[in-house]
Amino acid sequence: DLASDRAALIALRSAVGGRSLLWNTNQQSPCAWAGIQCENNRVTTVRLPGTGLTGRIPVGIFGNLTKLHTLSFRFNALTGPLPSDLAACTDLRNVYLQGNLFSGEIPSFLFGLKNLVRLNLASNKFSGEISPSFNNLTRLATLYLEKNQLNGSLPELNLTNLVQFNVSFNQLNGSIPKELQKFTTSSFLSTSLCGSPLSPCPGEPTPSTNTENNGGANNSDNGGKKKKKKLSGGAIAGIAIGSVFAFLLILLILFFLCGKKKTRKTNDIATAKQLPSDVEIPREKHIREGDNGTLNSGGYSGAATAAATAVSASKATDLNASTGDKKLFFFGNAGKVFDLEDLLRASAEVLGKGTFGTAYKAVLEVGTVVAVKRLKDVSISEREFREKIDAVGSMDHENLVPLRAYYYSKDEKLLVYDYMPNGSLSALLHGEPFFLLFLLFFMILCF
Ligand SMILES: Nc1ncnc2c1ncn2[C@@H]1O[C@H](COP(=O)(O)OP(=O)(O)OP(=O)(O)O)[C@@H](O)[C@H]1O
Repeated sequence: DLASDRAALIALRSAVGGRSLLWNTNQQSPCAWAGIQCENNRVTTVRLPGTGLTGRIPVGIFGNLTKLHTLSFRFNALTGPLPSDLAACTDLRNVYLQGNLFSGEIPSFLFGLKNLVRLNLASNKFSGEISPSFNNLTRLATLYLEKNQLNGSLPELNLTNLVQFNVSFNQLNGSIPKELQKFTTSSFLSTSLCGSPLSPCPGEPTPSTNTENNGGANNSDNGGKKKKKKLSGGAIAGIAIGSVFAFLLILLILFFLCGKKKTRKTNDIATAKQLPSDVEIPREKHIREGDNGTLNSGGYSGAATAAATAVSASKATDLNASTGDKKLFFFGNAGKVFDLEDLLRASAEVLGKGTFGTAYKAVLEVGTVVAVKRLKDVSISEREFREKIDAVGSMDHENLVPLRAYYYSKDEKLLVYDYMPNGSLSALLHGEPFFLLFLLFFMILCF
């Protein structure tokens, strides 16, 4: 119970702690002492890193700390073998003992602590061989044994969870078992180990010795392989010609893509012009259409805009519904400088698509240019829409494009802004991404 945990900790302090552990022993519970944590009224964590602990841990302490799951004594000056009653702490998951002076063999009772996930015994004076019984610790993910005096060979370790492993700076020899070859050279530094990832063991075949052997048997083969190491003039010429062809191919693809981009733009306008078709629109009045009803090639100049089409569609719907008050609403003192009819007669082009709809440039007959944003998928009540748009419209700041007017009907919501002629900030900042990609690709190809 907690009382015996407390007694064990006090015994620990008097054995190795000296004056460095300033625990308030007037407190009945040890749970608030520095480095101690409890769960369910038992001590589960003892973390005393770099606290100047010295000497040997006697037997009779850890036998009481039976609910311990984390023990950290790293970077102290503890000596001697690990106390055998540590075997009673079967809940131990994390053991950090690196940076001490522990000595003797790695005790076999450790292999009974089946819950161990992290075991760090690095930078001590452990000696003897690394036992294959480490295989009992099936949950082990970290095993650090570097900087000890371990000798012998490495056992085969089939620990599937093992992701951190280091046995550097020991007197180990022999070949690295297959299961441990997944670790990098930094796990095996300063040992006499051999085999992957280190250099091959004596007598082990290597790719280069293979070649030599074959070469011995067949000198002309060997000569052929040597030739492959240097690029011949023909190969260089081939690569150069290939590069030129690749360059031309990329140019072709670029032209194709640019062409497609243009077509898409025209298509957008055309599609937009055909948008709301469920109402009768007096298109012949505003839209120049081909005999078969499609948009004339030649685009948008002189044709009614997509926005205007939308407006006219909505207008028609609304007028049909006899609401009578559907019109453009203007903000501020600018007053009503044009009306819906003017917008209907304007020519237009698509500026771009945003999250809330498509923006069009509309040139009115009197020469006024506006940007019309046709909102999509906005299903809010007219009152709510007017409230929100009134708030936007009343904003006045040099960095905000002024909202001049809006149009609301059930199916169409249009916002009319001043047209900003300097293009898109994004395009100015980033330029044509295709060109940059192409340049990058070409450079890679050249190198
Ligand atoms: N008042 C305007 N004057 C000139 N061009 C405009 C104007 N408003 C929008 N544009 C152009 O139309 C494009 C689409 O604009 P829109 O406001 O619909 O979306 P966005 O702001 O680019 O994107 P998002 O709505 O996702 O933030 C813009 O990238 C811009 O190039």
